[in-house]
Amino acid sequence: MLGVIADDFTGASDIASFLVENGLSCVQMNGVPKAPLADKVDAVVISLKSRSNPVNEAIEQSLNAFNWLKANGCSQYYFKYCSTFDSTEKGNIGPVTDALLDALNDDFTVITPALPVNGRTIFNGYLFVGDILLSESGMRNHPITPMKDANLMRLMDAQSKGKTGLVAYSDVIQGAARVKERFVELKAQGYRYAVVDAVDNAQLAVLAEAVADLKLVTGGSGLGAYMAARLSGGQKGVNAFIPAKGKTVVLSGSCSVMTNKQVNAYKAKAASIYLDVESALTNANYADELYREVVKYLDEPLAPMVYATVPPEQLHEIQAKFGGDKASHAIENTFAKLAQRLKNEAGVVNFITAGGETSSIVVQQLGFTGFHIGKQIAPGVPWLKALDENISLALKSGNFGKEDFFEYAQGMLL
Ligand SMILES: Nc1ncnc2c1ncn2[C@@H]1O[C@H](COP(=O)(O)OP(=O)(O)OP(=O)(O)O)[C@@H](O)[C@H]1O
Ligand SMILES: O=C(O)[C@@H](O)C(=O)CO
Repeated sequence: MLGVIADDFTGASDIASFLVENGLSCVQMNGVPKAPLADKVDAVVISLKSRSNPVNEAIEQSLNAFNWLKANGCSQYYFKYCSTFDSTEKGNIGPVTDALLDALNDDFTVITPALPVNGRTIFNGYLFVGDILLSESGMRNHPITPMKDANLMRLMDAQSKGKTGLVAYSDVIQGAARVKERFVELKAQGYRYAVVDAVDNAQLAVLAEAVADLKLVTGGSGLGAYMAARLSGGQKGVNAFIPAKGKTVVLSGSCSVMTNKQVNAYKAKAASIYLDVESALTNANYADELYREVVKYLDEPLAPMVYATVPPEQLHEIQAKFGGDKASHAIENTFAKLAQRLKNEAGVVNFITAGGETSSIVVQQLGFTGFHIGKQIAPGVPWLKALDENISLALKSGNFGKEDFFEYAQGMLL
């Protein structure tokens, strides 16, 4: 069984959906489960909210997840982080990778954020978003983990205890045997991690074969998809469900370039309510006020949207005025309280959330133990159904989906 440790909830549903699409049975657990695994599955994805926590907390959460996966029969482990390598100079990708390698008594793994279907590619160890470097993309303005360098070796070296080498494109296209040779060479030269170039899916297919014997693999969901395809013998997922129509809300806390476009497109069509940071920071009843506003629109044809999403200039002003962390926490707490009332008192059954941190806090507050994985709305964004309740969610990563994502997701409901 493949055990995946994902550093946020949208990232978890991203990889889970690709595992299911590629023929594996899979459940997504919210945090480290308290009970043993109930169903026999090919893969378990544990969602953590560990991307932006202090390093020691991220390590502790990840090791707890690892221990649970090990106790429940996993034989290979995947550390899933963002396809845009969201992290700071302190971590958490490097320290968590190191802790997992140590727990496995191992000393080598790969670094593969590539997700070509969503425009994330790696060449000469540089990460691209579409046709520009990561550091020139909207990610340079990220509220929590601004990415100002695109060189994965440098990024990894700054936050980990070992050295990072490269398996270059010219080697990858020679096939899995050559990639494995490169692993041996890099290890002999004292490297602990290898960034592997992938400019399209063909390289991920090669790499999936080359990492088959590694105890720990790390990356985005792209490599996970090809590992699943290899494990399932090329089967395609069946029975991915689509949820039923019902009261729905859109909660958007991502400030990514794509989410800004999606929010603007949706504002023109549906009731939309701006979540104001100052009110979130100063007014203890703000979530209740938003709740009273949202419920007015729950029976409209398109779901109401509450959004904190702002363009980069406005985000910088807000952060300069209130402090980035304080603003983020106030917004996340407001979304969490609002989501809870919408579920418990207003009977909302479908939640569409945008942003990894935002989705994580909402899901944690709603308290589900885990999810079944449904049909993809966009690459990396599936519909999810709670294991223990009749509630469905779409947890959209910041930059995923097309401009009409919020409306399109609702259009799928049966
Ligand atoms: N108007 C705002 N002012 C300040 N901070 C904001 C504002 N709107 C959102 N934020 C904060 O920015 C952060 C956005 O992170 P989040 O992970 O939710 O989105 P994302 O990074 O775009 O998504 P992903 O991680 O899936 O790529 C959250 O902590 C959120 O609270
Ligand atoms: O890999 C990605 O880009 C996403 O799954 C993600 O992790 C966003 O939070």
